[in-house]
Amino acid sequence: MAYAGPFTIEPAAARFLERDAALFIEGAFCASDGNERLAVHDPSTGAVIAHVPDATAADVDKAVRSAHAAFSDGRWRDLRPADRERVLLRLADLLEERGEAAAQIETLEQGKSINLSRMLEVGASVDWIRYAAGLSTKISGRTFDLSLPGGPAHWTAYTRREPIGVIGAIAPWNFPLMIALWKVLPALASGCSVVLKPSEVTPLTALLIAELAVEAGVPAGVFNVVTGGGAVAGRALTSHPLVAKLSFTGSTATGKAVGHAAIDGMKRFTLELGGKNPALVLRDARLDKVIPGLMAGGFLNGGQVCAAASRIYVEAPLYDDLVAGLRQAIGGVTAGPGLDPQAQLNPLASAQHSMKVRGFLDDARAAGAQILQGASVPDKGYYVSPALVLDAPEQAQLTRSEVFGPVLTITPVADAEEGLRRANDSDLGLAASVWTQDIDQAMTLTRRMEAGTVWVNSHVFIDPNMPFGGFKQSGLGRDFGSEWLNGYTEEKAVCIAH
Ligand SMILES: NC(=O)C1=CN([C@@H]2O[C@H](COP(=O)(O)OP(=O)(O)OC[C@H]3O[C@@H](n4cnc5c(N)ncnc54)[C@H](O)[C@@H]3O)[C@@H](O)[C@H]2O)C=CC1
Ligand SMILES: O=C(O)/C=C/C=C(\O)C(=O)O
Repeated sequence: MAYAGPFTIEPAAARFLERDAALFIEGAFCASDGNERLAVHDPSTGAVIAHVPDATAADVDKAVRSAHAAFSDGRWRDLRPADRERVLLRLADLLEERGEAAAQIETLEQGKSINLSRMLEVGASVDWIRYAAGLSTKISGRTFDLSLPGGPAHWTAYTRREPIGVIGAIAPWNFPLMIALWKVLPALASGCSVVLKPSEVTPLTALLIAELAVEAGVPAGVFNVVTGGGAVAGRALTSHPLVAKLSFTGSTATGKAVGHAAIDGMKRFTLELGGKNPALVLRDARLDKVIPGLMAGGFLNGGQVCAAASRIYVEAPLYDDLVAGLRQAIGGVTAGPGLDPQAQLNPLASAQHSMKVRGFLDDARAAGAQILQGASVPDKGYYVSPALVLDAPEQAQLTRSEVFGPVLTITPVADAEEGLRRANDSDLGLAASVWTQDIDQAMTLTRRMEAGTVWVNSHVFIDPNMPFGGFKQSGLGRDFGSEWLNGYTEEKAVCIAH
């Protein structure tokens, strides 16, 4: 397919879209075993910009076997750690060099602002690759003194951390490039092999990573990509006996299915799932910080962020001013395609998702909520105007479920205690924020918030050096930080009598 939209794109991005996309197995692009193909849409127009294979179970089997053979013969895991590090650093350099084309492809398939694609999908990903590259050379075990009776006088016991094996990585469509890398990087840094299944909505940049990985020196078979849907390709990956660990980001419902499949096969698993993240604003908070902070926290990437602010609880004296400030801010946003760098509000990733978000708003309106919507949006494309929802009934679907769109509910509370109780009244517990100038209040509330990450006076900042993951139904396991590779390695105890 050729890109036929109104923007000028990099020749490398145009060439990427023009060629016939294929699966990536054993270090090369290859055809699918079946004939089904999936269309990839530009969310700003709905136009089809590419097709990818809808992988069959046989395709997935081929990819897993390739990854397993590469793992078994040690072509990657037995490299010196410093050599794995060097390859990953080269991958970072390549992504940086081709960054503009990568950012444009990401914006074209996902809809997000080109500025965000440059800053996060490419810029932050480059930092994430360099961080993970450094971990390759930091893998270490522990030593122990033993007191076993009846043995020799001396024992030496230590642990080694060894790569788990083939990682089945299942990625979502909100940050297709960055979140795919959050799975691929710890796998490669620790010496594992990978089969990555990107979301069927946004499969293109995974194929771009594969291309760059080969150029960087990742050996054939170590990194494979199968494009396709969850029902066939996803299930085939989660049930494959040669896959040792599943790493999944997406909805809580699918995450549970992936977890069940993992337990059935006794695979290791990491699940990074949904959020319904509260922001608790105390009466002493500075509105000049809160308003831009919650605009970013709630509307970054159109709210399609698992850690996005979603429910604002504000102490009553500040309620009117906060509503007025946010209302003015959403009214000033201009909507347009992601490739227009001036457009601050971009389409959501798919027609299906934009209808789902509009459905949440319609239900809440019918249940008596007052909905203040911002800028008008183009007729064509998957746009949803940013919304501030007042008086949302506590049991409404919009109040309790992950919306994953540009929607903030805002509710006055009598005091911090009521705010905390309502903030914690959710099955989900991914992230939260507290807004106050009072350090004592901040410290107390951060301890009592039921969430994997709590920000004070900011929301939605994620860093490679800070562990990330969910409490409650928001997932299992942690990504990032110095212990990131623990999720991709097994700890083996060695005990020597001498
Ligand atoms: N935590 C996060 O970052 C994300 C959360 N979501 C939430 O999930 C909701 C639904 O979005 P979906 O795209 O339908 O999410 P999903 O969780 O179904 O899809 C995520 C990935 O899982 C795959 N998948 C689906 N069913 C599978 C199965 N049975 N076995 C293995 N893989 C499977 C999909 O192909 C995709 O690659 C969104 O409205 C949003 O609330 C969606 C994307 C990212
Ligand atoms: O703020 C960011 O860097 C984006 C984070 C996105 C997620 O963690 C997610 O949606 O999974």
